[in-house]
Amino acid sequence: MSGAIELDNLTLGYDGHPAVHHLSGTFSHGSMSAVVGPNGSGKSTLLKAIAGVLRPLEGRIVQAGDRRQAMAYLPQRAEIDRSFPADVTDLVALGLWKWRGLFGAIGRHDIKALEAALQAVGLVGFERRGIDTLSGGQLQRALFARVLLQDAKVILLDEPFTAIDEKTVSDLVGLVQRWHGEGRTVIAVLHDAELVRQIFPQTLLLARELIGWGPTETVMTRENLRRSRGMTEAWDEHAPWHEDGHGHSHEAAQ
Ligand SMILES: Nc1ncnc2c1ncn2[C@@H]1O[C@H](COP(=O)(O)OP(=O)(O)OP(=O)(O)O)[C@@H](O)[C@H]1O
Repeated sequence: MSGAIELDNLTLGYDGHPAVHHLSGTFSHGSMSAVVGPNGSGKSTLLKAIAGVLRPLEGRIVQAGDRRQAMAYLPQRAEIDRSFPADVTDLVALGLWKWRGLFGAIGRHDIKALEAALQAVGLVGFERRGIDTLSGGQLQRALFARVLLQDAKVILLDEPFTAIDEKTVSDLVGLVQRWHGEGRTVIAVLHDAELVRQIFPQTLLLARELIGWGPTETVMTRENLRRSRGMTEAWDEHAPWHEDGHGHSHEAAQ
């Protein structure tokens, strides 16, 4: 199935130094999984590898079908260059490039899809706003509209709900649930343990290696969370992560 992703003894890292060790397991087609763990435990590294922007040091990632067509990747917002002179329409229309090419003509059908995407994220009226003028929540809505346009079988989201207001979180959670309902495979890095328990049926708990992977209630146990903290603290003393999910900055304003 093209939406399934298998990790086969995967070791990931930078400049030859491993950051995440020996991951094996499968995200099944149509599953919706949270990737959780303390700061520095390797969550973003894993997502980058699945997205194909980081090459494994060892092992492999197996996905049937054409990966490029099949995947949408939303990096952490901090990685988006907001100084780039683009407006909301430019940013969202990038979701079409896999289908149209970077400078391909955008047809009437595409414009309709773009309008529908802006509508779905509540950004009608923001088409010509420069991305440097958007609040954090508005930017995240625009990035979700871009993912919508990509129409991908696999959707990778890196901390999609961190530091955005509650209304935006609830709207965007609705979109993620819609994608899940459409049979897409969703994998999201999250810091809010409560949200994970409420929304995500599957969880992968990382601490530089796999601590648990399976149904959320069997993985997010007190014992596993305690183990995961202990393991990353052994690597990095500055790795707080609390069961309430507020170890990471989680502001509620804009
Ligand atoms: N570009 C890079 N070059 C070198 N090391 C890196 C790079 N990116 C991440 N690392 C290291 O890899 C390890 C895992 O980092 P990663 O960003 O994947 O963790 P994370 O679980 O996503 O953390 P957080 O919750 O803080 O976002 C960390 O020790 C980090 O310092």
